[in-house]
Amino acid sequence: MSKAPMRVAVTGAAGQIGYSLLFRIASGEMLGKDQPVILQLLDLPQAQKAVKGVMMELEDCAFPLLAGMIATDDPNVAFKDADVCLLVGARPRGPGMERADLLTANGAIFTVQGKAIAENAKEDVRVLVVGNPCNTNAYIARAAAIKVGRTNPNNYHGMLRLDHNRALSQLAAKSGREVSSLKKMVVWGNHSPSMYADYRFCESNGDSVKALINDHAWNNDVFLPTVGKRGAAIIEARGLSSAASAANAAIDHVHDWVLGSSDWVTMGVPSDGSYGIPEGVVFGFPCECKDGQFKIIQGLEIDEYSKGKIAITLKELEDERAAVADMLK
Ligand SMILES: NC(=O)C1=CN([C@@H]2O[C@H](COP(=O)(O)OP(=O)(O)OC[C@H]3O[C@@H](n4cnc5c(N)ncnc54)[C@H](O)[C@@H]3O)[C@@H](O)[C@H]2O)C=CC1
Ligand SMILES: O=C([O-])CC(=O)C(=O)O
Repeated sequence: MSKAPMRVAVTGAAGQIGYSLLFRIASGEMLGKDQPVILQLLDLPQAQKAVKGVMMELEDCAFPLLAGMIATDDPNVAFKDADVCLLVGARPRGPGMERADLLTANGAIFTVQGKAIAENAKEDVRVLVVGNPCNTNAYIARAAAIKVGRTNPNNYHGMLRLDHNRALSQLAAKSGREVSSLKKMVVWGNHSPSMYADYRFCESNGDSVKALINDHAWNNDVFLPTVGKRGAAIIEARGLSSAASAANAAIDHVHDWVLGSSDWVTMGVPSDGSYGIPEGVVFGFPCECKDGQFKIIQGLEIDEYSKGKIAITLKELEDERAAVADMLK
């Protein structure tokens, strides 16, 4: 007998990430090739016509696993009974807009959406925030959801997987090893240039990747800036921000969370105090997933250099948290 469909809500469905994401969800790449899905698409009123166009294309693919879809501009409808919510839609930074303005504009969106999720979605809903600033947007949605109760506060994540995948590709190129051979990558912190991509624990076919590369200057002066500023480099080259790679990372995050990971994966999860990160801060940690649950890898040694890097990205997140504190009272 076929499985009951899972309901996947996607916000910003008419946007460029949405266009890369929805077809892959509907083809079974996110939740499994035997898992029917119902897509619940949220976008702004002015984008409803474009969402309808995307739905027409989804229909035209005749995906066997696509068991239904709806389009709406009402978060309460979009998140109704959702098993997974992908929060992609966000307010982009406009001309002359300061970072604080961006945080406030997004705070307004993510408080509404966090509340609507907590009131409408399944109690064990899994939420992944892609829309930037994604760690703090996830923090805001989680705070709004906690006020309602019902859903699991640990299940509000921010997306660090794109940074993780970017780091793996850079390391594969530098070490000459296949990307699939690289294990135990970690990206600590915020999805921003302050993130700390840390390959000290990385292995390839039993060899230490750090020992293979053995080049601190490359790590500090080339690798970290390349991974940290990759989003800006893509905007510069394409004239548009990363979309297919961001959609791919969202698929990877949710796939591994639901179906299990075969390696460490970086997830932006609410801190439980691990590694001295204050509780509740949505922070990139090394995680493992099994039986539908994620867990932060414990006991990794943090050397002085890494402590300094982690402190910088944490400080940025704490400043973002302070900037939105009034909105969450
Ligand atoms: N975490 C990550 O690694 C990455 C995050 N991003 C972020 O993802 C977000 C989306 O990127 P794109 O799809 O390229 O943008 P886009 O501008 O092409 O699409 C955004 C869509 O969201 C919709 N939207 C805006 N506010 C909304 C709201 N309150 N509710 C529902 N829908 C709303 C817009 O109407 C639009 O259709 C951006 O914030 C971008 O910075 C992009 C790449 C990587
Ligand atoms: O800056 C953006 O909107 C895109 C982004 O997050 C990335 O590519 O990492």
